[in-house]
Amino acid sequence: MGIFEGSPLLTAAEMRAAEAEAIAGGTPGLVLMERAAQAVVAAVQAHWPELGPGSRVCVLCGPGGNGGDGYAVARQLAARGWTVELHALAPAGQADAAAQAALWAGMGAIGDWDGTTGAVRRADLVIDALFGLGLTRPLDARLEPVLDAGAQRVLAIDLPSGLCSDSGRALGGRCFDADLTVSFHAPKRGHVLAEGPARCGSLDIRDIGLERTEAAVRLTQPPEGLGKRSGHKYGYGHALVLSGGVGRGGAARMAARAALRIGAGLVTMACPAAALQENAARLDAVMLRRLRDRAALDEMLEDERLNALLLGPGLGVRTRERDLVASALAARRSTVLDADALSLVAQDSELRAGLHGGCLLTPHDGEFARLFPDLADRLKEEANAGPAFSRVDAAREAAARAGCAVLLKGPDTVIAAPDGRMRVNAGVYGRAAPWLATAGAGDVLAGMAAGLMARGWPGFEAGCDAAWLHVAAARRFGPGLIAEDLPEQLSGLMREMGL
Ligand SMILES: NC(=O)C1=CN([C@@H]2O[C@H](COP(=O)(O)OP(=O)(O)OC[C@H]3O[C@@H](n4cnc5c(N)ncnc54)[C@H](O)[C@@H]3O)[C@@H](O)[C@H]2O)[C@@H](O)CC1
Ligand SMILES: [K+]
Repeated sequence: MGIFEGSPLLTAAEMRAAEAEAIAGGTPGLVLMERAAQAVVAAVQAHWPELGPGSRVCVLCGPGGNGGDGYAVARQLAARGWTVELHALAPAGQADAAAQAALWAGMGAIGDWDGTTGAVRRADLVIDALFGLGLTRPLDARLEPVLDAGAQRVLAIDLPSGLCSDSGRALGGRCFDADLTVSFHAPKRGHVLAEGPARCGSLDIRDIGLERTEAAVRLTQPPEGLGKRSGHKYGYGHALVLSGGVGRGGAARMAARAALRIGAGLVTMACPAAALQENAARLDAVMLRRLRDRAALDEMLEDERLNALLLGPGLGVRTRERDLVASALAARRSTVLDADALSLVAQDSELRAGLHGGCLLTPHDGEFARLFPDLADRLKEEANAGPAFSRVDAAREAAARAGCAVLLKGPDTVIAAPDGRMRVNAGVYGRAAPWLATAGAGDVLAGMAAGLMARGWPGFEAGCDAAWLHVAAARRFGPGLIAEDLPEQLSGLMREMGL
């Protein structure tokens, strides 16, 4: 089972609630643990078919439920003819884990911790069953030599030990590096946020018979409602993209093209007089207008049909542009603020006060740090206690403060609405899109969002759908992607989506 689009992204607390519900419904914890171990063994067979009877596995067990899974896996692999060496960091404390340890003790030895490093080196496969959802503090020093022992293959049960389940941050900076992480029921936030994907290796989510749970945060999913019925171009909105001066129009042109490709009925770019010639030479379907100053924008925005605005890409950060942002905010249209517009808002309390519910802010980490320095500091500080402050927490708090949707960009893009709704667009694992690390990709994302907002999408939904399409477009193009390619993928992508 993979990582589903639209899937819930659970916290440790939400996963515990799902388990508790199953236990209350009559499925004992020990049965869930047995199913978890069966799932791990099935994943081993699927992932490493070259291993089997006679292969050497080293199972590292912690004191809690994660260790309990480990004892059960040891027993199941031994029964299949594997050579099992098991080492416990501490005796099993949790009741189900103690029961599993007792079952294992009937089959094999529980080694003490001193011999662990050699066993790790000898093994074809190391199973990290030290800590899962219950990790609350950094790994202790006894684990250092094991982390550095150079294991051949590492499978982490539930989470690589050291990784915070809710934030994807390594507590104290130390964590196992797994080749495969097998987790249960639904992905956890820590699997997709921050360091999670790099630490987990591949991720395999397996069913253990729990009911589907609701979660505060879900993954994005393919957009709905993108198709066009017959109708007039004005039925699909008119986006206005502001651009900067001479030689600075490329970012806005790409954004404008993305807005048009995603289906806005009309897109107009507005620039200073000196840049008209340059932009005119590069634009056809996107219309072009001269924009002198704030008064001119105020006047332009008297036309109510200009229903979505994008300011930021290549805009500039002088007084003129500051005043343009003020004019745009005063017009209270659907408005995407990106790049330079975010830098202007960060340093101007009046602009910040002008943010409203129709806005979508699309900062990368650097812009986010300028807008919300305290939240960025909390993400940067070493995490020493779980659950640690996460990018989800940071985006949620930012949206609440700004009173509008915030899209915090990254491989783990987080989109937050001021009312607390949250989505993560995870460009990781089977949706990895490393080619998006290219100049101008962010401008295109902002343009996609503005185009959707012209079509009537609210800021939060526009952020979610633009982020999903952005990754899908990048993956459709693949190696060699440059930002100009992204809008051009939308047509084929939408056709493949059945539109
Ligand atoms: N309820 C159940 O029966 C199920 C539990 N599951 C497994 O159980 C795990 C959760 O079990 P737990 O809640 O017991 O949590 P863990 O097994 O992750 O760890 C909890 C224990 O570790 C200690 N601890 C935390 N951080 C430590 C550190 N840095 N150094 C030393 N000790 C530390 C805690 O005091 C506690 O004793 C899941 O991750 C999953 O692997 C699965 O088997 C599914 C079913
Ligand atoms: K683990």
